[in-house]
Amino acid sequence: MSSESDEVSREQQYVSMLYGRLDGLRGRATAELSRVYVAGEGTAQNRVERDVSSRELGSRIVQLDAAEDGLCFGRLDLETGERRYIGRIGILDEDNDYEPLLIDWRAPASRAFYTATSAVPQGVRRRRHIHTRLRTVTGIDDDALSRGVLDATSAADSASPLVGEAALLAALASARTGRMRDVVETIQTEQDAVIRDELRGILVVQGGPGTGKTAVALHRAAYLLYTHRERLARRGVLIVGPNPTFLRYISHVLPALGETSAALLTVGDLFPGVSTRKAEGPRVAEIKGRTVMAEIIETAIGSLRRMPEEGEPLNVVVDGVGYPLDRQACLRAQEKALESEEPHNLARPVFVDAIMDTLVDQAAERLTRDPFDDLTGEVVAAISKDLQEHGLVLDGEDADLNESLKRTVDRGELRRSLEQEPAVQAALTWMWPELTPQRLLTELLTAPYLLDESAPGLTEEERTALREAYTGEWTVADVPLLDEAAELLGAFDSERAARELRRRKEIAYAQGVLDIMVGSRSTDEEDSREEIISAADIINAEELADLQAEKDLRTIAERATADRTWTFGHIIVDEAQELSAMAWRLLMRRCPSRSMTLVGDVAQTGDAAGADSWRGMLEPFVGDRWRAAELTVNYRTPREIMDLAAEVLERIAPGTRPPASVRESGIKPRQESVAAEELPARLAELAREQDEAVGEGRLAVIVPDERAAELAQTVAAAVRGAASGEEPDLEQRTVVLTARQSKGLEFDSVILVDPEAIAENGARGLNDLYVALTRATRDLVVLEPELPLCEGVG
Ligand SMILES: Nc1ncnc2c1ncn2[C@@H]1O[C@H](COP(=O)(O)OP(=O)(O)OP(=O)(O)O)[C@@H](O)[C@H]1O
Repeated sequence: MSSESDEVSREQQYVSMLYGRLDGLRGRATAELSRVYVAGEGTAQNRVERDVSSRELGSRIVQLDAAEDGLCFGRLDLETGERRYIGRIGILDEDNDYEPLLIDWRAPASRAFYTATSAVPQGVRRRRHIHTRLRTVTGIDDDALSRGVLDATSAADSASPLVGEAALLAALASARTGRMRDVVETIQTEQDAVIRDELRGILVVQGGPGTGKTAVALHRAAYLLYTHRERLARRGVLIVGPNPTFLRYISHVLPALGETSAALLTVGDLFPGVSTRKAEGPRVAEIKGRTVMAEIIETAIGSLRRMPEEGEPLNVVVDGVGYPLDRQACLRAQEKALESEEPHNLARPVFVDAIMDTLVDQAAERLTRDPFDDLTGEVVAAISKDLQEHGLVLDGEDADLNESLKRTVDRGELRRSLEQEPAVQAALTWMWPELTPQRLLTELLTAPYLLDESAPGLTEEERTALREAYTGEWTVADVPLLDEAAELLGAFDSERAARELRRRKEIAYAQGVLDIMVGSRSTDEEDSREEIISAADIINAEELADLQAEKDLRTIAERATADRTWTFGHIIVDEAQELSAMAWRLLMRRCPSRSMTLVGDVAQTGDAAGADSWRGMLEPFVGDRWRAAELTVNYRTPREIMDLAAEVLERIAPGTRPPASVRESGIKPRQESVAAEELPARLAELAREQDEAVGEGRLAVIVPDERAAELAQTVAAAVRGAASGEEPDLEQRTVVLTARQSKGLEFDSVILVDPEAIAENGARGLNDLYVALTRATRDLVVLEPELPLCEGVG
């Protein structure tokens, strides 16, 4: 039986060999990259190829660099005698028939590392966690999964549901840093199932606080990018988070896993040109989040298309000549445009064509009749001059203007000259204005007549609230409305309009191709089994269209944020319960393939427009075509704190079971109540004490919204460098946050101030309190102005 130190030094040899290989791979990729850079410019094609290669090599180098820390972290010994080393990337032995030296954690061959148990060992004798610091092996933890393993340094407890318990508990006990870390070394079985779930369709992951939803969502992104790289690299993966602070908190996880092609955005970032962080007040956010807003916007667009009244034609006067446009002619033009089924701005040319036809008819009719019958000499001269300028009249001594006109009326020229007339333009704009989403929404939210006319479904009081909230600065709640408007309006400028039309045509064509493929599928009894995969199952119309599209060398994130019509290969939404119905409409448009992972907890919903149930949220988009998974173990919050939070959960959703805490901290939450006027002074003392006590870790002071500014000052005066404000720096040792800001984050230690004030703030106050109570990984102090929050907390 070998001692642990012998084992450690054996592993050190292997790990050192792997680092040698990593250095070799990195050296080769870097040399290749320099070679590509120094290669001559060559043809345009060469340049494109060079850019593509340098991009690919660049991301390869990023991947290799990311693997440096914790390159190899596990080993599986199989019953067959095979030994597999598991790590952040795969490394093959080029000198030995490409035998795997290290297996990527995402590869199927690694799966047992996360799922084998002594009850179901899956052919694994032993699972070993290898701990390293820099390139040095510092220790090992073994799980013996079959009785035959006698030299295990620890045996897996068959009753424990945890995989690699020692390594997991060590990871959970380490101090927080203000940045989320990857958990690739200690993924648990229920988490692994979610991470490796299939790409297709909508997967909803419900889990209480600290169950690893965010961690799982990010590892799933890395897994999907690895497993479906070809498919997802083209369209990219979008990760949506609740606010920029949260996105900064999680932003290091994917790069640490070597993945850089996911875009991390908030809903406020999803409308190009209007990147906003401004939050809307809860009342108006709730109204703006309702689905009915889509109908309101559509009605408003219709209201902005005006028609002359019956019997009161619109008289378009050009050079003193009136061309009447009556209601019937305008209605016919409108119908024609609407029949095109294009969005408003793209249908406008159809309307313009129809109206111009009417005007040209009238003008031609005037010219070919006897244009001089009812015109004064002055007007004749003006027309004659105009037409000559446009080359419409033959020159010649004896040119008879009347005859010339009849012979030379060129409808195209006539149209061009009429179309340039300001009066014609004004009439067209009045009847069918070109609209930008911003202009439309501004009119809707400011012109009382338009909102009253378009939103009869809202109460007078709701309409007033919408108007009063308008400040000229867009809010996050406006972004889905702008996007909805953009969808109904279509592109505004002609170049983008052409691009949008081209893209629609490409997709329509590709859809046609797919339809033909599906249509030509065999209908034999034997072949109609469900598991037969058709082309349409593998690729959707958009992806097929992509294959034709020219290469664009910007990164996916850049392209996606610059182009509203960009659609993603997969969308992951964290804190998905917070999104309004209108925000879901936006996201569904960004993902026509409906390949999505939504993680959240309906008991933590804080946004007034957020969801109470997953079913209610998804029904309008996919009916019941979604699947659910649940995470049940709380890795963050120690049992002592969770017992306290469970009382609040009971008030939110009676009968709901909180997730089971994986550990106890041995520290009971402390509760202090002080006279209201003494609260700031006591908070200052407590913050100072806890800031010192937290050492290398992080402390959060969570306060009610209405006292955020005041108490941030109190804490800042007591603790040097304490962060606060809209986007606080989470890497500072102490940070002051509102309950809403603390969503998704975690800290070693938390001071929670005035929980009842948080609970009473708005319809979702209790949910906010539940969030605040579950942020600490170690200890919690509750400071309240008067009565204790809960009896019996010592
Ligand atoms: N398998 C794991 N191994 C190590 N740490 C883990 C694991 N799963 C989760 N954790 C840790 O538990 C903590 C909570 O995880 P995470 O933030 O993903 O939970 P969550 O469900 O999103 O929480 P909440 O809904 O409360 O924001 C994090 O520190 C995370 O790193």
